[in-house]
Amino acid sequence: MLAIEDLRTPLIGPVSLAVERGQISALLGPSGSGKSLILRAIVDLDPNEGTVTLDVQERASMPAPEWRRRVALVPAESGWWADRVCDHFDAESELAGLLEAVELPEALDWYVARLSSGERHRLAIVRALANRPDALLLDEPTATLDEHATGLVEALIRDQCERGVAVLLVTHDEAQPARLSAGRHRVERGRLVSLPGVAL
Ligand SMILES: Nc1ncnc2c1ncn2[C@@H]1O[C@H](COP(=O)(O)OP(=O)(O)OP(=O)(O)O)[C@@H](O)[C@H]1O
Repeated sequence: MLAIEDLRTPLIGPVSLAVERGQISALLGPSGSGKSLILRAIVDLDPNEGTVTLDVQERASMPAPEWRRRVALVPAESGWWADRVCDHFDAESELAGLLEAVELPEALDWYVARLSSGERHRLAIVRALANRPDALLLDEPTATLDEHATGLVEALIRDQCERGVAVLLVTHDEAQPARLSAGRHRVERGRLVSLPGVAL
């Protein structure tokens, strides 16, 4: 379980929520309400207070790189630092299945500069999954994708869920949580507010 208790920064919180392994939770809410900042605080990219725990292990007990491998964030805009796609992966990574799943089996040989925004985003998700995280934080994972590619990414998210990964995603697509059988939380002014019929 990914458990977040009293997470706060100067701009968000306190935020508390828990995502069981094998479950998906979605953060919805207006632009600028703090959804991305919540994901960034969970992986400790911005100074924050509060307790974040994966299963029984507290974030504070782990070196940051190890925490960010186990709790992987795919931001809305991915960063690429080398010319070719393959330079962003460990040579030993088992990628064939993941690349097939996003219908980009040849992409390792491509130059990053030629990628479309949707290809870039699908490959950023593959990059996070290649490290076999225990929890996956996805910031608008399908915002740049057409209907077909959205279906591919949603299938990949469901597959991760079936493998026992805890998934927390941000979306503006109000129908997406239902397609993913995900729990829903609404963010307003940096805090979670209750949705009708949904307990916080
Ligand atoms: N480093 C920063 N310094 C000051 N304000 C910031 C900083 N980063 C983000 N903000 C502000 O915090 C608020 C929340 O930002 P955040 O990116 O979390 O919104 P969001 O809910 O993800 O929005 P969207 O749906 O548009 O992506 C915004 O008003 C943003 O301008």
